[in-house]
Amino acid sequence: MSAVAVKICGLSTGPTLAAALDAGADLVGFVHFPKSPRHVDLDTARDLSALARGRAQRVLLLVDPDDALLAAVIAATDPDWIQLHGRETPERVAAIRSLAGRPVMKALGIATRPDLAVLPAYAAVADRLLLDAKAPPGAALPGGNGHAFDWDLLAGADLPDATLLSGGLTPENVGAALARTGLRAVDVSSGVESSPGAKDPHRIAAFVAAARAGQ
Ligand SMILES: O=C(O)c1ccccc1NCC(=O)[C@H](O)[C@H](O)COP(=O)(O)O
Repeated sequence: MSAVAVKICGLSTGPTLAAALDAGADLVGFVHFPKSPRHVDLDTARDLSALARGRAQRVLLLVDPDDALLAAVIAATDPDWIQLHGRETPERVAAIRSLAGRPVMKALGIATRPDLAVLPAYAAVADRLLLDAKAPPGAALPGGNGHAFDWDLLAGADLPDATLLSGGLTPENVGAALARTGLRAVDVSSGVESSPGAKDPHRIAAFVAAARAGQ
């Protein structure tokens, strides 16, 4: 059985990035979205990306980026992955992947079983899918809200290899989430924070350990 892959998202400082790397995170995510409490400007993203190079896969998270923003982010940070967390269509995901010249992870919001209907169209164009809780109506952020979706919605679904489970995960529930879904990759943000945007090194270490404990 493959090892559980862990992505810690929304890292915004050197010490908390170091905590994720030291804990053995496979992927580290940097959010470039000014409305987010985890937003990092391009200078900070460049520095953090350089610190993580060669130690974990670096993921730059964008929301409905235009071509100019995409080019600027890539020039500054040279990420291993682009994560798209907006309303990008499959066609736009394919175009961004081509422009970026690197793999793309597409986040999809899940609240009910019909939300799974779009998966094949996105799986055809993205290198990896990330299943997150759908943001509540009126939410300021499309992700990073600390809400879980009903994992049992995934029962019997034909999910691509390496699909990440996300949304409301914590050190306390990640073991159950993996067992219930059968997925082998997880992503977390709020669940390893002490307050919005403030990552807690102890919870990061606890999350990575808990995700790997059952394997
Ligand atoms: O984290 C953010 O602030 C954010 C802002 C805008 C778009 C996406 C964002 N986060 C996306 C992530 O990958 C989170 O890790 C994912 O939504 C899970 O978040 P959480 O439920 O808080 O663990």
